Amino acid sequence: MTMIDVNALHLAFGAVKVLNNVNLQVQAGQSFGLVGESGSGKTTVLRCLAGQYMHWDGQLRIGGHALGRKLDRARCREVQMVFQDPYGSLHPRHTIHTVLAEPLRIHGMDRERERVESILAKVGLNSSYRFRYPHQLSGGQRQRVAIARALILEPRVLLLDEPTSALDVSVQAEILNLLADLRERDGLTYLMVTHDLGVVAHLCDQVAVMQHGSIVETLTTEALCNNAAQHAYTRMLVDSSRSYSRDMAEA
Ligand SMILES: Nc1ncnc2c1ncn2[C@@H]1O[C@H](COP(=O)(O)OP(=O)(O)OP(=O)(O)O)[C@@H](O)[C@H]1O
Repeated sequence: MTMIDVNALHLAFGAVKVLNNVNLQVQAGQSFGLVGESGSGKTTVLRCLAGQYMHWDGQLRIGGHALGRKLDRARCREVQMVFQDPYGSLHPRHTIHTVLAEPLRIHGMDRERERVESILAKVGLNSSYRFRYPHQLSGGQRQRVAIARALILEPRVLLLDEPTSALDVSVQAEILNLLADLRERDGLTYLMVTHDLGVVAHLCDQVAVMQHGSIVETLTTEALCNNAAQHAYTRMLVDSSRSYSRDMAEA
């Protein structure tokens, strides 16, 4: 079953075309990576799906339902986004309990304390974290809270915008493993923006490569890792990532 269907998506800001005929399909339970140079439009695709822009053209579907341009409650229950910077995305004067309970209140969901404790456990934090503030957490713990907040309404789809790039290298793998476990346990579908082909290799089944607002190539992660990319730009990305890893190993 196709869970995310982006069909002929176009978006411009004034005269500047940011997305030009973007097409991608993600099957239920799959993890799909979006890579490409800075400014190529990756985050903008996620923002259209998350309901943050209203002036796009094309068709967007989640779980077979066509998305309107306005964000409604039904979409929040179906799709949530996790941002790159967990500190910026958590209110500094709200406790973790308040952060996690807010969506439940908005959506009139019961058993607040039980749901908050259970989602914290799911992301590997014990219930004492409910009473802490974001500045009392490490970067990795903050990102766990951001993931918990995205999951508390039990969506089927997570849109992940560089979910580990603001984190210390030592905790990046922890968060990637957590995301992999959550997907497997709950059958979640991921669409993930990253600039890191290592992250793609670790977490994604398929990957689309964007350049100048369009997808230039879609391929399986296996093909990417086996050097089977066709498009010159994809090959360049793979080569530069390999030489970067080599330089790091030699340094
Ligand atoms: N609200 C906006 N108004 C005008 N231009 C915008 C707006 N949001 C994004 N853009 C432009 O759209 C283009 C695509 O941005 P986007 O953030 O999607 O790129 P990206 O591929 O995610 O890049 P990065 O990897 O650096 O995050 C950029 O040129 C950006 O300047």
